[in-house]
Amino acid sequence: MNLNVMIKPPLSLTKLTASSLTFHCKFSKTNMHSSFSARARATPTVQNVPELTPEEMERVCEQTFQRYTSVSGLAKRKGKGVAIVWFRNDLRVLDNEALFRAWVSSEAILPVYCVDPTLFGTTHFFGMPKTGALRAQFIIESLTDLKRNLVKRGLDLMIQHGKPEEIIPSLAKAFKAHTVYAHKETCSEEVKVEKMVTRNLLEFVPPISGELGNEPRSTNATKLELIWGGTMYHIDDLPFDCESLPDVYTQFRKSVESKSRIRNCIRLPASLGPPPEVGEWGCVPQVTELGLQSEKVSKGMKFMGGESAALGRVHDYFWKKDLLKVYKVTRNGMLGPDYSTKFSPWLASGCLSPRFIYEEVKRYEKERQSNDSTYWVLFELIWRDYFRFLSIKQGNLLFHAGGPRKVDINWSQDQTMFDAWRRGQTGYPLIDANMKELASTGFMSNRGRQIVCSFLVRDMGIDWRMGAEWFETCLLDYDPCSNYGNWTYGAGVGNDPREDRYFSIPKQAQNYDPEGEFVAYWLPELRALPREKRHSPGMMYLKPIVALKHGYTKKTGDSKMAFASRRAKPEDNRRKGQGDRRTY
Ligand SMILES: Cc1cc2nc3c(=O)[nH]c(=O)nc-3n(C[C@H](O)[C@H](O)[C@H](O)COP(=O)(O)OP(=O)(O)OC[C@H]3O[C@@H](n4cnc5c(N)ncnc54)[C@H](O)[C@@H]3O)c2cc1C
Ligand SMILES: Nc1ncnc2c1ncn2[C@@H]1O[C@H](COP(=O)(O)OP(=O)(O)OP(=O)(O)O)[C@@H](O)[C@H]1O
Repeated sequence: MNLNVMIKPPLSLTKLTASSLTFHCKFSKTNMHSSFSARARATPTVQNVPELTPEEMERVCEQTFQRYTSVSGLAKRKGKGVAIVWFRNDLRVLDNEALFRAWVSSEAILPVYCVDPTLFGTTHFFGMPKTGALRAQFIIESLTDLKRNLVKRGLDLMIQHGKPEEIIPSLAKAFKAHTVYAHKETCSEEVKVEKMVTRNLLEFVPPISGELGNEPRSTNATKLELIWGGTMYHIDDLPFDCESLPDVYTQFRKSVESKSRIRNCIRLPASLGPPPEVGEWGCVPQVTELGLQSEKVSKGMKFMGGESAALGRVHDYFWKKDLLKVYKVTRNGMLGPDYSTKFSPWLASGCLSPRFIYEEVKRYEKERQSNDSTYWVLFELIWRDYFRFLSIKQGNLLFHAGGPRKVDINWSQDQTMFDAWRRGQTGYPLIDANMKELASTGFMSNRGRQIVCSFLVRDMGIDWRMGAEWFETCLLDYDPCSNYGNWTYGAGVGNDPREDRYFSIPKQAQNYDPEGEFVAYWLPELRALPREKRHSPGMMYLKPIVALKHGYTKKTGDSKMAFASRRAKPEDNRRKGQGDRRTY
């Protein structure tokens, strides 16, 4: 059933972008967790990610490309004619198999990116902006960088505005391309586009002179070759078909770790040219050309889009700051660039290959040290792979209210409550600070994402898809598989059959922001309070919008964290048939 007909997109949502939101809103458990960036604590200014000068970034990028340039003789170009590379979420040169296959099979490559208006429309159920201004800006920077890196290799990037299913076939016809190479996607919106491109390529077959009429037209058609390339483990190397993917992550992980191996990165020759003769390559668009208002990050992390920045961040985090060796103890932090890798925005747009990260981890283990932390980055990347493969198994159930398990929960779609969550005005500093960070920077820590997800679905009882769609709008690292996969887990409708993951705000605050530095950073009005009061500010802050479903657990033990004093009436969370509850 298509719920679109039942739920009208609320007007306020269709109009509200992250920028207007910022405007409207103006009114470790261990020591490692609290030892977040001293700079972030001291100055509410912008922190660039990566924190490298342009010269350093250029140098790192060149050195990395040199290491990954194929030695002569390894790869031979033996094709004829023109091949098109249709760039999608693979905005990189390094370890790009589509680019490599196009080079091998042709005399000239035409690299193309389509600025697809569908990506700047609205989300499926609740009509929120599908791509917010900050992610649009990140993509624009990524395209600028890709163009530059292709030019360095004797090519260029053609940028066309319109639907790929129209542009790609007409370019194939104009350039008489024999093949279009692109990376395979897995969710239905993207797969639909792949099917339309294939169909339209068939329709554009020029008539063959003397054709008898009974020859299959497809013999002459440009082929669309879809290549798998976004995961660490290649789909063809899995020890099972995606349809029989284990329902439990640990089983998946143990199985691939013991039975599959990770392929080497693809090495490309130094020069990929020449391109075919092109009259007009087209320009990288401005945010405003995409129907969005330009937004500037004025506080928190500012991520720079593009492959060069991605390689720069790997260098910065692994080699310059030497943080890989402590990743496992810092990864649950919330403030500043350095508690975790921050690779996700570049992974989601394909500026960074997970196989390259794997090879860098192995190099680090050889040259510096190998420990639980170095392994744990790979452990997390296997989660990412898992959600990608699960999206094939689950299909559109991933996006449905009942999720893959088809759980029947009568969710609320209360707009006022949802707006309070989205704007960071719930009265709970930990929620509000995280939501403000998301709207202002396009990023939120994994810890924060789990907490705000639990609060929305379990304390507010709101439809998890509203939260997932708001994340879809705002996140720089938005990826349908990881986003909807994690939300279905958080909402208790995912594969994870046994657990009802409730995140207790007092407990999370105490464990992950014990000094209240994170909340004071995003809610400066709390900084004047004593540290132990910042998570329970009382009258000087907004009144909590709902009572917590399971307020306070004995284990956290501090009566100063009591939230109950001014809270609203307990919310009927409308949940039926939950599994075991675990409080985090
Ligand atoms: C409700 C919710 C929504 C999320 N939506 C997205 C999303 O749209 N896109 C996205 O990339 N991640 C998503 N995540 C996963 C995770 O929060 C981010 O990948 C992580 O915070 C990115 O920061 P990092 O690169 O510093 O991660 P690190 O801790 O440094 O981890 C390294 C890499 O491992 C992968 N990874 C880590 N945790 C997860 C995870 N739980 N699921 C999948 N991959 C993971 C990411 O690629 C990440 O870059 C979501 C998590 C939750 C709870
Ligand atoms: N990449 C993506 N990002 C966000 N949502 C996606 C993506 N790919 C698919 N979806 C969502 O998948 C869902 C598909 O909805 P649904 O299962 O109702 O399918 P349909 O094609 O609309 O109709 P039906 O399958 O019932 O014929 C929609 O919510 C759609 O937006």
